Amino acid sequence: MQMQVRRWKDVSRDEQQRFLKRSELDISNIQDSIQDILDKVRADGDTALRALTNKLDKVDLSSIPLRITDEEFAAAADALDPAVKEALDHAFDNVTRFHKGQVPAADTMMEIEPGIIVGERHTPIDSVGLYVPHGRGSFPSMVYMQSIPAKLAGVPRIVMVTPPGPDGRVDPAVLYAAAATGVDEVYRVGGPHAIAALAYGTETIARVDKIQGPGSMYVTAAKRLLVGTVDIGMPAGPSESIIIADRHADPYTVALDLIIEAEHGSDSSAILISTSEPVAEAVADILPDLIDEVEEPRKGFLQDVFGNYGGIFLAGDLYEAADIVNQFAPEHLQIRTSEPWATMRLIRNASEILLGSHIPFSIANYITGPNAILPTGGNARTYSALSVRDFIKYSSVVYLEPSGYDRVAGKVTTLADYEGFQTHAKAIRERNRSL
Ligand SMILES: NC(=O)c1ccc[n+]([C@@H]2O[C@H](COP(=O)([O-])OP(=O)(O)OC[C@H]3O[C@@H](n4cnc5c(N)ncnc54)[C@H](O)[C@@H]3O)[C@@H](O)[C@H]2O)c1
Ligand SMILES: N[C@H](CO)Cc1c[nH]c[nH+]1
Ligand SMILES: [Zn+2]
Repeated sequence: MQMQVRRWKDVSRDEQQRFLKRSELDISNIQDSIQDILDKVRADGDTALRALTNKLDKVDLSSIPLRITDEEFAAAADALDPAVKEALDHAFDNVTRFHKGQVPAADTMMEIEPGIIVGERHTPIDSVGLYVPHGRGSFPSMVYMQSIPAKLAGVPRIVMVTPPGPDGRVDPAVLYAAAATGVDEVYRVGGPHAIAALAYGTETIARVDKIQGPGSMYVTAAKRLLVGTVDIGMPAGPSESIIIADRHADPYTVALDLIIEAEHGSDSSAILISTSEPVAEAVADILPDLIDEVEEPRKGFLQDVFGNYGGIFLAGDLYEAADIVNQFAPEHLQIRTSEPWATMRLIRNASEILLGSHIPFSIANYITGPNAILPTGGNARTYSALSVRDFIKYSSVVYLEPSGYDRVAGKVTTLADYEGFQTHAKAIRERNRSL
């Protein structure tokens, strides 16, 4: 396949919009079929989960329990390659240490004026459902990226759902990660039907208060349709990446990194923005051979991405490059310029910013500590990487001494009278009479 290098400013407005929207465009086309799936699970519970798993995952669960048993957890730990266990344990360690820094200190309280004590009390969400994808990849990393912050937040009930493999089993590394990091319940069901089960509850799966986790466009569409029924958490859809490269960047490693996130699926996007024509052209020359070396089905995904939501663009300078990034608000951003820390100051919208030439997206995906579950589809404009904060909520707390009451009571009757709220004012006037 031939790669084209184009100046971003020469790309038509319509085409720019297509790149900026990426696979968000596809999600809107599947809403009706996903609503149908949600309705079936709501009406028929476990029976619908089994039928839909049969239809969409081609797995017969008629004689297999939906919940993973203790024996399966034990067998998974025994079966797992020690090198994989060691790599996972290394990742758990960094991810735990990074996320410990996000655990709020003791509740904050202050005397905002004499006799008035105010503050915030934080409490964990009672129950959360973690979605761990399994379709175009197996994702033990997506277990610990969710379970570690949930556990650190103190969530009492952590539920996980994930699609079963063809024999009905769940990937052993996924089960090892779940057991090691404190997941309480694991169910072998995935896709939009699993999201519906977490939202509505079934005979086997009790509903949860909040759903987290990344997923395909089917999972993303299901979550969106359930707004109002359950908290759907941070929007983490199909993976996407941008690399900014100047004339100092090494084209070979830029090309290697550019295809990393594209191998997740045809709905991913991968974009290079370079201020150097020679670097951009060299990457364009290298890419076709690199793509050719990849095995199917991922080769097909890469070809689709670079024919669809991926590309190589030239920017006049780093300001224009940063402007394109800020409009796109990518999930992953890598900065390959001579002064990456300075270039970073131009960036406002990116879920994750990787600096320099030694941090391919894959390293941050697994092991450095910060969370790899990240807002996609332009949501980096307002959302942040998954964190302990996503599993906590805050209650405001107020305590008044009599002296504090006396300081503000009159002001409040004035404001309540002005707004026309009679009982608001009466509670104070009557209290004053009886005190
Ligand atoms: N944003 C992030 O932080 C992040 C992190 C990791 C992965 N991801 C993304 O998550 C996604 C994972 O996707 P995946 O496919 O591997 O796993 P998935 O589990 O999200 O989706 C596969 C499931 O979808 C269901 N499904 C398949 N075809 C369907 C159809 N036609 N209608 C309804 N349901 C259907 C099936 O149940 C299947 O098990 C990728 O796009 C990846 O890029 C994002
Ligand atoms: N790139 C994904 C987030 O978009 C995370 C991941 C896990 N495994 C491989 N990649
Ligand atoms: Zn990845």
